[in-house]
Amino acid sequence: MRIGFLGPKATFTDIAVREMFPKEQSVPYATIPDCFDALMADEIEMAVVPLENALEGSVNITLDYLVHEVDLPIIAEVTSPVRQHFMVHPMNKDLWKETGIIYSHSHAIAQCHKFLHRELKGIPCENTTSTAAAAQFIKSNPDIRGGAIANELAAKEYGLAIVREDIHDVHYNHTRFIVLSKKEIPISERKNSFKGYKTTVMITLPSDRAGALHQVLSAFAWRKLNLSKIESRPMKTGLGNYFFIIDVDMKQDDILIPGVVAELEALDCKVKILGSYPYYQLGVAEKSSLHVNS
Ligand SMILES: O=C(O)C(=O)C[C@]1(C(=O)O)C=C[C@@H](O)C=C1
Repeated sequence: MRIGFLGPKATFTDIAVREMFPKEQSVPYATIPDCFDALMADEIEMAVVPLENALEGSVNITLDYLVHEVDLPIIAEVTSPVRQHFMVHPMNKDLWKETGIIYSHSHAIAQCHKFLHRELKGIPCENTTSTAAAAQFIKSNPDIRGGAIANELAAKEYGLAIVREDIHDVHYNHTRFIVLSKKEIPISERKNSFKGYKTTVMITLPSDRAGALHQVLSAFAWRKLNLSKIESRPMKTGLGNYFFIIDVDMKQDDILIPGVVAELEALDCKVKILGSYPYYQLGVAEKSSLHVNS
């Protein structure tokens, strides 16, 4: 089976794929939309993309694609620890404090704000499509005296020197990745990291009705359904129009979730189930278990 992921090699998404699906063929794509497109075009059978970081919040491009651009169900979720390191070309190792520009994914830069403020104050940061893309760029451009924020696997893959380890602001740094597929593929690997089931529901409220959100939440509350996430995003149809993404802590059943959907539809809400899927928590930091594939 071919699994597309946000590449290049050695992104955090790649690490999640290697740990979850060690025997499958993985295919890197340069951007998150490229992963969605490849899945739609049947170039791959599954796609793995980041959805949310514990420090930085949602990856909006993933949410927006899921809701506005494609009709692809979530078939699993994987949460993985995230350790960020600062790395430079080995030629510039001793001069790293003179770094003139820092590259990384916007989420990674934001996760390391305190380190950057303390140790590389005022140095400009430039966003790349992923952390590994930043490492790859530094590898091919030693002359610009740049640095990258990325993981240990990326330092090995692209031959960079880590000059500061664990530069993320808060120790508990994890990212949630989602697995998408057109087919119902049973996820059999990593049984010991299985944590339970979730159902993700997208809800659009009827416009301008007082108490509508309260009514939506009540439909879950009186059925004693636990919600692990609620988030609003713009509908892109005009200022003030939002939809909600709600994660319910249970597998889709024949009674409770259909009951919620029917109740919300009766209240003139639009409801779409984005997936009902198992979720996994990978606990092993990249340091201990991963090696670089060439
Ligand atoms: O750039 C990567 O390595 C990714 O896999 C993307 C991503 C993200 O989108 O949040 C994933 C985990 C980290 O939080 C930083 C970046």
